[in-house]
Amino acid sequence: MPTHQTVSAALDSHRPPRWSTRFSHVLLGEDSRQRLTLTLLGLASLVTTTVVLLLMYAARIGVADVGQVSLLAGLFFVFIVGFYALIRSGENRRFADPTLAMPQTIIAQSLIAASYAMTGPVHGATVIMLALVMVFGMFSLRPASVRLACIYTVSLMGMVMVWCARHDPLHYPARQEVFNFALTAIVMLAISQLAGQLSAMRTRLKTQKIALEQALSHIEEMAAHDELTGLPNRRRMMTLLQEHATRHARGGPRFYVCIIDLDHFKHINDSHGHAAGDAVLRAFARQAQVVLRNTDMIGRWGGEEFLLLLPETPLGDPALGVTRLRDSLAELPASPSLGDLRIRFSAGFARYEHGEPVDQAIERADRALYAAKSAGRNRSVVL
Ligand SMILES: Nc1nc2c(ncn2[C@@H]2O[C@H](COP(=O)(O)OP(=O)(O)OP(=O)(O)O)[C@@H](O)[C@H]2O)c(=O)[nH]1
Repeated sequence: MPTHQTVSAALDSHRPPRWSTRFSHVLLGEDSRQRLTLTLLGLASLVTTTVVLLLMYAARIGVADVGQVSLLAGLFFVFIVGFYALIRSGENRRFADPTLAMPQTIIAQSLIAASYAMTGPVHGATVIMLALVMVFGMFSLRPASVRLACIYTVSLMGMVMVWCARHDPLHYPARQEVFNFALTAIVMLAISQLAGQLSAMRTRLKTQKIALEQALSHIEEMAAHDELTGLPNRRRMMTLLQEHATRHARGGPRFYVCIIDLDHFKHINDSHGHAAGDAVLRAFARQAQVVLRNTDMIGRWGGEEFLLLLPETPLGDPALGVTRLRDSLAELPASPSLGDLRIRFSAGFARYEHGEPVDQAIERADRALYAAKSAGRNRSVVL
């Protein structure tokens, strides 16, 4: 019975996307990496807007020249729109670092430094913006690049502060500038340090992710394979059978199901021990993989039983490969410790009939196997 969640999930998938989703797709595109890059640019534009507001305030109270403020606001606008166009058009992918984090950081810091010189009594607020830009950069830049950007910021701000203290000591008193410079340097130093730690954390997470992926693929391998023989296990064979049945229902090739059972295997176990029995199972699996066609799939069905999935061939006789396997095993000692003991087996074949459940074909193959055993073993029967 469908649950509430499955019904609502099915309804959701048929519902047209909400306007906000559509808008975000138009604005940021579909590619998740590009969306992330644009989101960071969006945050940078927030910083930019704040700085422009500060500039406008400085112009309004008469400490900044309106023309210069307009020019700087225009440059901020060109900076944001230019980078947006570069990223949204995909042109950023041509660069070694498609996030363009370094040029964005350098340009943003330069424009903020210029704003610092123009905002007179409210210039202190721009120092916070410098720190914010570096924090955004920290998520995309390597630690060395963060250090470089911090050195650039501190040097640039040092020069701007000296220039301001000389040309406008009223709004930029030397003592306050020394304090601002020390504050900028300390913040940049702290950000450099944090960037290193963040990068180490990212590397650790990446290593853990790779280890988890490897563990998962190992678990998947274990869940689909038989430990003793290395062949696909019953569950995997069942999946393959279902897949072939579905493919056949859609016009794919017909196939045969064959169940193989080693003859008198209990006797091998009883007279040579369980380990010898295991060695025989492994030898059989190895030889089957060597002799059968690549398109024939064999798996361990359980105990001393194996299941084969054989796509139908124009030759007609589905037992050809199995006969080849029987002949090769007759030539080959089962195991060095078992003298000249040979592996013998009985096999039952059933042709998969269009539209029937795979269990039905397996049941017929089982009956054919029973017939092969009853007829004296070491033979194949096709039903
Ligand atoms: N060594 C070993 N033995 C197994 C394993 N799985 C099942 N067996 C043994 O396989 C034997 C199967 O015995 P039976 O079902 O009587 O079949 P059989 O002796 O081959 O007789 P027929 O099939 O009639 O020829 C049992 O003794 C099981 O214990 C395994 O993984 N390793």
